[in-house]
Amino acid sequence: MIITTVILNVVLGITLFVIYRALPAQKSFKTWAIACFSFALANILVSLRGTIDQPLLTIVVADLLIISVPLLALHGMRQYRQQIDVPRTGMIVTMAISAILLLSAHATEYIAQTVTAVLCGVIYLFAANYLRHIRPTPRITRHLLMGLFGIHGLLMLLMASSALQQADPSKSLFTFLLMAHLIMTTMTTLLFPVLAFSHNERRLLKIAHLDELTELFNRRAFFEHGALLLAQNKQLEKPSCILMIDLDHFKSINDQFGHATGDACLRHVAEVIRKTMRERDVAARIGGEEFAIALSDVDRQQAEMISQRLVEHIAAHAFHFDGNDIELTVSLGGILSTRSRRALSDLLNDADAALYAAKASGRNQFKFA
Ligand SMILES: Nc1nc2c(ncn2[C@@H]2O[C@H](COP(=O)(O)OP(=O)(O)OP(=O)(O)O)[C@@H](O)[C@H]2O)c(=O)[nH]1
Repeated sequence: MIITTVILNVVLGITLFVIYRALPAQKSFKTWAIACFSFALANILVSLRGTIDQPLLTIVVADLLIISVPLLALHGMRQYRQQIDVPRTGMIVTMAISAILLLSAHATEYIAQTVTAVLCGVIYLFAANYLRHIRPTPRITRHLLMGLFGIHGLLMLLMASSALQQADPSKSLFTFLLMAHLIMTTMTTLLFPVLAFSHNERRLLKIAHLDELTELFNRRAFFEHGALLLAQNKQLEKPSCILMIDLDHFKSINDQFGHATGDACLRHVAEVIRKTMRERDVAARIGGEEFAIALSDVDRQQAEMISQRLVEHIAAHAFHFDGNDIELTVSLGGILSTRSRRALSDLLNDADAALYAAKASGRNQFKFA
């Protein structure tokens, strides 16, 4: 069993390392690869317990390696979630405390085992809870990992209580739990490569549908999702509304404050739009400084109220960036789509004409066709 576990974990570690070489920005795969190698090495050291009399190596170092496995798994998940360099402080402090505990307990093997099992149990349960925050992960993978970490955590706590009663017949229970631990760790690491592919799939979806600067939909996605929303509302006999929003005198903002400030203004307007829309609405940046929103199930009065709120909110709050106060305003054009069968592109043309009228009337206002 131990030989199989060692071989499997070395193979998995190499696989994860290869994935990391292919996706170097994904440091989590390197961390998970190290976790696999740690687990393999820990197993080799544990198997030497009966052969060599080096408790510092076969108990303290081996158990520290075992504790490092869930810690590294957790650290990798944090790197995966945040996509930035994650501080290692928590991991280092936990390892230091574990080392102190194990150094004081290693003279009695079953106490060292209890300490290791309790620490691992707590870390696995913490990791199971942490997984709830990794939202974009495919749900099945996330739930499977949560289940594995949760069960693993409970198993380790059971193992701790079983280790404490080493003298009695529960030894067979301890062996069973040890086997379960080996299987669980290997199953968990088997799931990590799945995350690599789901991450890539997510990245491709993002590139295809989202505007990189604002993270709203891009033009293509707007036509796809907006048309769907119109069709659904038509079927349900609900009205929809198309809005077009354009920043006023944006060229002079770029000229006066620079392109980076211009980009920040676009992100700011996108954020205001995001806060204004409801879950079913579709918002996008469809051109350089042009945004479009498809509002679902609104009548003319509601659409005008939303438009007014948007225009007034942007004008009322000066935008601060890079030490400058930028007085930003937008113009907005809208068109209501009731039961007509007009295509989204037609509606967008009418909203554009209304936007042009708003610009011609002095900007910082909305007009409806
Ligand atoms: N910073 C930044 N500027 C952009 C982006 N896309 C387009 N622009 C700029 O947006 C400006 C649009 O200028 P115009 O079409 O003349 O319109 P305007 O100055 O906003 O004037 P009105 O629309 O008539 O109020 C141009 O200077 C473009 O370079 C972008 O992604 N980032």
